Amino acid sequence: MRYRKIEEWIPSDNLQLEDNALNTVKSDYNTLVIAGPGAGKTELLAQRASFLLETNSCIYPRKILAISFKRDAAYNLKNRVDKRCGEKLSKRFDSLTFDAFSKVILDQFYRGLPKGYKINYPYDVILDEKEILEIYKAIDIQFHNTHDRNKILEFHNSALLVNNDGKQKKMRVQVWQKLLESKSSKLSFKMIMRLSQLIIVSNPKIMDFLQETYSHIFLDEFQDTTFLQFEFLNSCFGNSNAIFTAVGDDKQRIMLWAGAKPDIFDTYIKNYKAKDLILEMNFRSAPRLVELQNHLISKLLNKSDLVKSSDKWNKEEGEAFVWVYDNQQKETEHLFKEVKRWIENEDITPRDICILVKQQLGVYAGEIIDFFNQNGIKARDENQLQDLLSDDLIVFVLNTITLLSDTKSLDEKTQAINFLINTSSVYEDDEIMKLENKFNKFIRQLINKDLDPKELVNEIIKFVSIDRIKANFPNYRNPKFLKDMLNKLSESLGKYKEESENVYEAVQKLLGKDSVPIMTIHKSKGLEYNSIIFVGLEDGAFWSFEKQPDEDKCAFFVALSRAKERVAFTYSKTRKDKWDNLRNQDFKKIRVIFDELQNSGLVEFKHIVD
Ligand SMILES: Nc1ncnc2c1ncn2[C@@H]1O[C@H](COP(=O)(O)OP(=O)(O)OP(=O)(O)O)[C@@H](O)[C@H]1O
Repeated sequence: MRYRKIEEWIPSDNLQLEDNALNTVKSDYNTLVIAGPGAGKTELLAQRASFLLETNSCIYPRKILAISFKRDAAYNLKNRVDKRCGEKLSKRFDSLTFDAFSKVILDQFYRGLPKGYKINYPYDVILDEKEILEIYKAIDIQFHNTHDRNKILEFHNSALLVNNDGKQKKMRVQVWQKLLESKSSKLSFKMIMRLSQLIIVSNPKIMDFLQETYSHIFLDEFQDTTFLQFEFLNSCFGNSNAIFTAVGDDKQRIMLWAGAKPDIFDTYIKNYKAKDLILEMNFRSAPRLVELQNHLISKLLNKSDLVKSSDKWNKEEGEAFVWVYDNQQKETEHLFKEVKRWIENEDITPRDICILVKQQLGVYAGEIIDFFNQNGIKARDENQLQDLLSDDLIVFVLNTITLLSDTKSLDEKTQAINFLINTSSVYEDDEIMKLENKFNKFIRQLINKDLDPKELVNEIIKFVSIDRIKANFPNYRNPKFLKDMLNKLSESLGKYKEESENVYEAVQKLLGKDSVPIMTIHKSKGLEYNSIIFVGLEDGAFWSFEKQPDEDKCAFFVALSRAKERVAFTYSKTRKDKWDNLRNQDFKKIRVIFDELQNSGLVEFKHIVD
C-alpha cells in the first residue's frame, strides 16, 4: 500500500477548511473543537480520518475509533470515510455509538467478568428501565416510594465493585444479582457499559489489547457525553497514548436530562491536556438564517460565539416564519398546502423537508402524518425504524435487494461490496475482484428466484454466512439480537410489500426515500434539511421550560439550526393532548423565545386563517 506524504495531503472533495479545522485534521495532540451548528464538525472528523489513514499517521494495523451519539450518525460518518478512503483503508475506521462500543466489549470478553458479576450469555437487553425499578420495589416497597425514579436508577448504575456496605448498597447488589442470574441475564445499556468497564479494569490484557488496537479516538457531539460514558472512556483509554479529537457545541447541549456531564469540556481539557479550538463558519444555513441564529445566540442563549455564513449563498437567501392557527385542523391543512407547493413548484424532494416536534410525536404530528398520507404526500415517523435502518447488516440486505432490480445502482453496490470486504479477510485487489464476481453471480441467481421477503432475507444472510457475521460483528454473537433484527426486517419488508408492486418498491418505502421525515428534535441532532417545520412552539410542548430553561432553549436552537434555507414554527391556539382532550395553548412561559424571534426582525409572523 502506498501512503501519501503528510505535506502532500489535501482535504478530499477539495473542501476549503478553516485554519483551525485544518490544524485539527493534521494534529498529533488531543483537541477539542468547539463550533456552532453547520460548522463542519462531523465533516472535520471525516477529513481527519482520511488524513490519518491516507498518510499512515494512524500506523497500520492500528485503527481509529469514532464514537457518535446515534446509530445513524455513526453509520453516516463511516459511510463518508468509506467513500473518501476506499474500502481497504476504511476497514481501519470503527464508527460506533457508546452503547454499541460497550456492547462489543461485553460480547467479546464477557468471560473476563470477575466473580459476582458473571452473566448468563446470551443476555436480554432491557429497554425499559421500569423493569429494574420494579425489582427495587419488590425488595423494599418503601425504597421505591420514597425515592425519585431517576435517583434510584443513578444509584443502580453507579460504579461497580465499590464498597458495598450499608443497607442501600446491599440492596443494589441484590438487584444486580437478580438481573445477572436470570436464565438469560437481563441488562440495560447502562449496565452493559458498567460491566464492560469492569472487564477493562480487571483484565490488564484486555485493556492492553484495546489500547493497542486504537491509536486515535474521535468523539462527536461531545457536549452530550454523560458521566457514565466519560468514566467508561477513561477506563478504556485514560492511561493510553491514544490521540483524542472531540467536537461539540455547548449551544446544542440537550441531554442534561439524560445525565450529560455539564462540565465535560473543562474536565476533558484538563484531564487530557487538550487544546481547544474554535470554528467560525456555518456552511449549512443561508445568510438570513445564520443572522437569525446569531441574534438568538447572543440574546436568547447569552453567548458570544457568533458565526459567518458561507459565500456560496446570495445575501438575501433564507426565510423564517411563525405561523399561528386557531386550531390543529387549520394547521394540518395549511402545512399540507405549503409542503405540496414546495415539492411541486420549488422542486424540493419530500426527503429534504423535515417536520420536527419537541416530544410526543403522536400528539403533535399524528394527525399530520395521517392527513399527508391520505392526501398523496408520504410522511412518516422516523424514530420508529431508526435502529433497523442504521444497522450495517440490515443496510447490506436492503442494498442487495435494491440491486436485484437495479444492478447498476452505484452507491448500493459500493456499500454492499464494502460490507462484504469488511466481513471477510480480503485485502488484495485480486481477492476483492473475486469477491465482487461471486456477489454479482449471487445477485443474478437471486433475480431468477421468486422469493418472499423472509426467504430473500434468509438467502442473503446465508450468502454472507452467519459465522462470518458473528466473527466480524461481535454484537451479532448474541443469537437473540441477530434473530430479533432479522425478524423485524422481514416483518417490516412484508408489511410494505403488501402495499407495493414488488419487493424493490417495498425497500424504497422502508427506507422512506419518498417520504417527509417526521421526528423529535433529539433525533434530528446532526441532520440537515432544506426546510424545517417545527410543530408546537407552545407552552404545552415546553412544559418543563421553567425548570430547565437553558436546555429547552438549546433544544429550540437545535431545531432551528437544522434548516438550510427555510424554517417555520407553528403555534396552534388549541391542541389535543395525549388523552384526546382539547387544551388551550399559550406562550407565557416561552415568551422570551417569541420576543427574540420578533426582535430579530428576520421572522415573518402570520395568522393563518384559511
Ligand atoms: N469546509 C467546508 N466547506 C463547505 N461545506 C462544508 C464544509 N464543512 C462542512 N460542510 C458542509 O456543511 C454542512 C454541515 O456540516 P456538518 O454536518 O459537518 O456540521 P456540524 O458542525 O457537524 O453541524 P451540527 O453541529 O449542526 O451537527 C454539511 O452539508 C457539510 O457537507
